[in-house]
Formats: sequence, C-alpha cells, structure tokens
Amino acid sequence: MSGKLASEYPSWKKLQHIYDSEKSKLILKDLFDQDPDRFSKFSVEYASRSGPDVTFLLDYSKNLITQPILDTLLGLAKEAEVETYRDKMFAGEHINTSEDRSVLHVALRNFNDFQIQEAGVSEVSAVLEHMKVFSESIRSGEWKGYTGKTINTIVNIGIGGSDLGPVMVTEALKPYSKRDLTAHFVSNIDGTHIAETLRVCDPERTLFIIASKTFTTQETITNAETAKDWFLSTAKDKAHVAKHFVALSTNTKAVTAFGIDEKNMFQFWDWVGGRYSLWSAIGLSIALVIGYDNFEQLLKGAHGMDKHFKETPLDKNLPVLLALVGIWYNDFYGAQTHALLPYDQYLHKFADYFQQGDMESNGKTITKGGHRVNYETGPIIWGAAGTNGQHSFYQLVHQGTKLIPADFIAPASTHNPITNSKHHRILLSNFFAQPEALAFGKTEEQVKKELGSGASEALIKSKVFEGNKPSNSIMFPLLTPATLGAVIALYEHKIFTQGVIWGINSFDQMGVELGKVLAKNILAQLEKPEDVVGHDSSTTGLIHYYQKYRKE
Ligand SMILES: O=P(O)(O)OC[C@H]1O[C@H](O)[C@H](O)[C@@H](O)[C@@H]1O
Repeated sequence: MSGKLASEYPSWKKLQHIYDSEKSKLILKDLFDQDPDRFSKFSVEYASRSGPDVTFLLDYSKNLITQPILDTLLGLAKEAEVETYRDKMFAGEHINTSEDRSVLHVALRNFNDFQIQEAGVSEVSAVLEHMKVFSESIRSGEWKGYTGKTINTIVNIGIGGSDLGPVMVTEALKPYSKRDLTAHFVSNIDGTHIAETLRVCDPERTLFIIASKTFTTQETITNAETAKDWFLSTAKDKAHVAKHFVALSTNTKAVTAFGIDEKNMFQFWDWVGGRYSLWSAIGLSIALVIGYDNFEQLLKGAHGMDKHFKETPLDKNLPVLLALVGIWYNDFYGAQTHALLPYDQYLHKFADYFQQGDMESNGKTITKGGHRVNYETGPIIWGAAGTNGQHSFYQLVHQGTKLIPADFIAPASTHNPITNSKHHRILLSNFFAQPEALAFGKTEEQVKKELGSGASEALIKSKVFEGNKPSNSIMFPLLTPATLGAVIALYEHKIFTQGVIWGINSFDQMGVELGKVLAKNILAQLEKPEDVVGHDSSTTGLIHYYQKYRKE
C-alpha cells in the first residue's frame, strides 16, 4: 500500500530466483516424506484472545513451500511494511488515498477495545443499540404493521456489499434463525427479482429494508420505489410507509427524500467500505434473522481475529500466512484463480461473498503511487460448497492444465447430525480426501497395478493424477456466529495484506464506474433507433435488435 512496486523489493527478486531454480524440487510428496513434522510446522491452531471462545485449525502444510521460502515471503511482508500499514488502518489513518478516507470496519466490532479516533466511531454503539431495540421489537411481535399484524417477512433491498454479506451470513447461520421470519434479498435490477419476491409477500406483514451506503445506487433505488408503489397500492396512505420501510445508509438527505422517517434510518459512515459493511447497520437483516445477541457474537468473533491480526508476529499471523502463500502462487506460479471450497452447505454463498470482497478490493492495475504493476494482483475467486463441486468442476482441478490453489473449509460437527451423523462423516471423508488426492495424486505404477496387464497406454495415462496441487485446510468445531465472524475477518485481513504487498489501494472501486455511465447514456437512447448514436457497430447492432423485438 506504500504505492511501491512489489517487484522492487529484494525479497520479491529472491523469491523469483528460488522459483526459477527450485521449482522442480518442490514436490509435496517428497516434502512430506523428508519431514515427518511437516504438519506441525506448517499448521496453526487459532484461539481467540478476547470475546467468545473461537478456535480453528489452519493447515497450510500442503503448500509448495519450504521454511526458507516462507521466510522469504515473510521478508517480503516486512519490506512492504505490512505491519506499518496495518497499524495505520487501526489508527484511522486515511489509507484509502484515492477517496481520502480511513478504513475502519474494524471499529464496527471493536466494543471499545482499541483506541480509534475518527468522526463517527463514538456513534457505533448507539447504532448497535438501535439495531438491538428494533430487531427485538420485530422478532417479539411488538412492532406491528399498519393493520396491527406482526411482521413475518423481511425484504432486504440492496446490491453488492449491501446484499452479499447479509445473504451469505443469514444463510451460514440459518441454524440460529427465527424460522417463522422469512427473509428475502432483492438485488438485481431485473424486474423478475422483485416481482417474484413480491408475489409471496403480504403487504400487511412485510418489512422492507432499503440497504444502500450511498442511497443513489440505481438498482436499489428502482427496486425500493417499486416496492413502495406495490405496498401503497394496498396500504394507500403514505403514513403507513413508516411501519414497513427502514433504511440503512450514510445518506440521511436521500433517505428522507425517499419518504423514510429519519428515526427509521440506521446510520453508518463513509469509512465503512461497501464490501466490508455487514458489520454495520447493513447487518440489520442478519440481526433480525438470527437475533441481536447472535449478531453481536458474530462481531465479537471478528474482533478476536482483528486482535490476532494486530498483535501477532507475522510468522504466526494467520491472515498474513494465507496472504503470503497466495502471493507465491499468484505471482510466481502464475495461478490465475483461487478456489474457496467450504464443505458446509450453510456456507454455500461464501465464495460469492468473497468474489466481491477480494476481487473488488484487489482487482487493480495501478499502484497507489500511480504506476502500472508489472506483476499479477488479485486472483479470480470462485468456488462452491462441497461435495457438489466434486461432481462438476473438480475434474479440471485434478487433471486439467491449470494450477488452482484452493482453501478447503469444514466444521468438525454439524448442526444437522441426522442419521447418527452418517451424512457428516461422508461429507468430511470427502473434505479430507480431496486435498490428499490433489497433493499426492496417483502414479502410473499405481494405475498399472490396479488395471493389470492388457490395459492400453492411453487408458493408463488418463487415470494418472499428477498431484502436487496445493491447498489450505481450515477446520473448526462448529459453525457458530463467533466462528463465522473470525473466519470472515481472517479473509478480510488476508486481502488487506496482499493489497499492501502489491502496493494497491484495496479500498476504492473505480472499476465499477465506467459501465454505469455508459448504461445511463444508453438508457436515454433506447426509445428510437435514430437516437442510437456514438457507439461501435456491435453495440449499435445489439440495441437495434432489441428495438426490433421488444414488446412493451
Ligand atoms: O450500498 P450502495 O451505496 O448501494 O452500493 C452498493 C455497491 O455499489 C457498487 O457496486 C460498489 O462497487 C459496491 O462496493 C457497493 O457495495
């Protein structure tokens, strides 16, 4: 984040040299054979030092690293001043330089532990109290809709960071949810999304949560207006809006202009980035679904990880270790992607969430100093819940031509121990087997032995697994709110660390602007073919095709 080019650091050059000269010797099978203590050397058990007890195991031994490589990666983190920039973040310095803002999602889950000076930080506890009182009144049935009925459905209308965090967390923590309160999340501008949602809502019993940091996002405001029109078509009187619409935003003026009472607005601040906002008022839908106390556990679990990140030496610092092994593949092995593979159905939105978290943060080409990088920055993040992925894309991960580092994530115990945990044991046997298969593969000799004589050379070759595919494994006792908080914060700080090393600003998102501007211009041209001007022939042709076939 210093804005320097990472490739200029001495450790970067050393890593390149190590990669060029030692790559052929970095064979997982040999590394494990040579060192019976490899697992204990390259794994850490995290235990929270504050707040609720959270523990998990990070096993990074199945990576293509040796101690000297890790030491050099740690040297890189030192040279890039990861510790200095981490401390600047916690101190509230304006490390988001292009927008001249501090980056303080850590202040949202701080509970007066670290001293953080920034306007708004002292208001965090009052907003949490507002969320607590409000969520409890909805959940208890004390809050009534305009006809005196209780609320049984919430619809969060938001997009990007104002959608993905609440969706991922409410799915992940479903075992803690109030089952008679149904939550919907509407994000897409495609009218289908809101239309299909409203179809199953009762205007007398539905609460709309309009979640938008800026309260100017076209998708969210359009969907919110449609929801308000739908509501008023039954409720008639605008005064009833106050019972059915609340806003989560930094923009009081736009919220009140929309017709939402300021007392039904939950505030946050410009130092909360959209993709880091689930800890803020944007988490109201989470508090409603799982209850405020569980929401607070989520925050406290994350704070425990903040403390770990802030106070632990780099060589034992989990987010830093994840960041460094990621850089090793991204920048030296040329891996283009990174897979997040939770073996937990409740985490089925985890990869979707971190697509924004990681790719919007580190998908940058220009350093903070304004230079074009001459190395790769943020990886493509993707993934799916196990074991579904095994029956679709794992073929390529095992035998394709690409190197795909992956994180396997699983709970030791399940919230649904049905059939004497038979399902869970099968699930976990896959969670253990896949990284093993990826790392150690299957040799030609083994295949020949299995097939016996007479098997063709082609068949034998097709059944060989080269192995040597790296992965991390993360395992925790049970997916609780506090554990989830800690794991999300783990990845947030990993992303931060990589951004610092690459010298980029992980906290702006200029890359999402251009498309928005062009769409606005095109929207004004859609009426008549003769209005379609100023485009290339492809774009013009596509718009003309639409104009020919549209039915409105
Ligand atoms: O919360 P809002 O202001 O409506 O913004 C919603 C989203 O808008 C844009 O797409 C930004 O790139 C995201 O970071 C943000 O989360």
